[in-house]
Amino acid sequence: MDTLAPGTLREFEAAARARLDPAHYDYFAGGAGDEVTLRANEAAFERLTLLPRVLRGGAKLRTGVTLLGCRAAVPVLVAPTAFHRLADPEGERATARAAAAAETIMIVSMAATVAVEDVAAAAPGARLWFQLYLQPDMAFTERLVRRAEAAGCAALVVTVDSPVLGLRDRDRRNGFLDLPPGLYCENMRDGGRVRPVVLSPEITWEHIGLLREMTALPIALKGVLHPADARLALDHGVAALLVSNHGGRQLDAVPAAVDALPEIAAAVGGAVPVLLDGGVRRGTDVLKALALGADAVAVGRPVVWGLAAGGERGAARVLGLLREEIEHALTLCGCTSIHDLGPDMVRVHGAGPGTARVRDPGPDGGPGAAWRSR
Ligand SMILES: Cc1cc2nc3c(=O)[nH]c(=O)nc-3n(C[C@H](O)[C@H](O)[C@H](O)COP(=O)(O)O)c2cc1C
Ligand SMILES: CC(C)CC(=O)C(=O)O
Repeated sequence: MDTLAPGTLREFEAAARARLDPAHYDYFAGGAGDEVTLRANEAAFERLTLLPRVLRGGAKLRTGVTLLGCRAAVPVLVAPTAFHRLADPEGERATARAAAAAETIMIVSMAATVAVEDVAAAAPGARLWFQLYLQPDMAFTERLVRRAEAAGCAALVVTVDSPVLGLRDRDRRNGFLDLPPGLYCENMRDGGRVRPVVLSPEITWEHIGLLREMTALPIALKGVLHPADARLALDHGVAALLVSNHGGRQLDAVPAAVDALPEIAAAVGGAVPVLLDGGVRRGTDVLKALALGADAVAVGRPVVWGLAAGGERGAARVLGLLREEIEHALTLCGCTSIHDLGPDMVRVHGAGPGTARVRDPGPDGGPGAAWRSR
């Protein structure tokens, strides 16, 4: 990164795009089907407005949050994303160091290209959670859980929105079906071979029960959109929920994550922490999600863009930018703490003329060029 380094998350995407193999860029950027949900995640934040309070004083800001016993200095976690070595040779090691520098939690993907033990070793002091696709072979799932525990992961995040893979048209067109030679899902090594990641429609609530018996780690469910499932999760002893549509990569046509949030938060009623991911690109988006009931958010693609644009420093800068933007927006909202935010401070505003942001499909993609307002 140089003096013209990206100064916004969107500029990071443009910088990453210029560096990445186009098929890999598409894998990271793309969504399922017609990408309606992918676009909706960001558009929904734009339709929400913040109603600031004034004259409330207070200069010292409090942005920290404790989730499942882990302290994060900012209410922004690193969402689990696969294949970081496609973006940077250090891969998930670099991401973990960036998360540690930002004093936040990284959710390590089961489909990481660096083994969870090596991720932990590369970033002493990092706060790691481990994301799991429950494998139908529960004996193998248990071996994975033991590895995550031994590596120091403090929670398991079970992704439940993927009984099969979403229809990823970009990947199909690009013929991107597998990792290039030399890169592997290192957490899937087992007895001298690398197992494929199995996404199984046969997983049920019973498996969540089995997992709870298997481990003392708190279990979060990622990808819950229906309030009835939020209530079932509580019945099954789940310790946190992550409202997510997988960044628009699984079932297209589901609601934007932030639009699904209020109903889930109401169903949970404060019983467990509620997190959200999908479309968070600005500090103001974080404030909107917190005001609507999230305890914290997670970011997926922006961290990958940081990694691709500038390795560990790039990923750290993305997290640092979000922190600066959160602090700035909190101050402008008349808040000294993220806990001062509430639903009274958010309004839904129709996306009328002059407010919509459109993606520039042009090939130049220089920083700042990829997004423009009209
Ligand atoms: C390239 C990529 C890979 C992903 N891999 C995983 C994964 O391995 N496990 C998982 O639970 N979610 C995965 N996700 C979903 C993210 O955890 C998260 O839900 C999503 O990226 C949030 O949306 P955002 O990218 O707009 O922040 C992936 C997302 C992307 C973009
Ligand atoms: C290996 C994949 C299943 C990772 C993933 O969740 C994704 O690409 O969205």
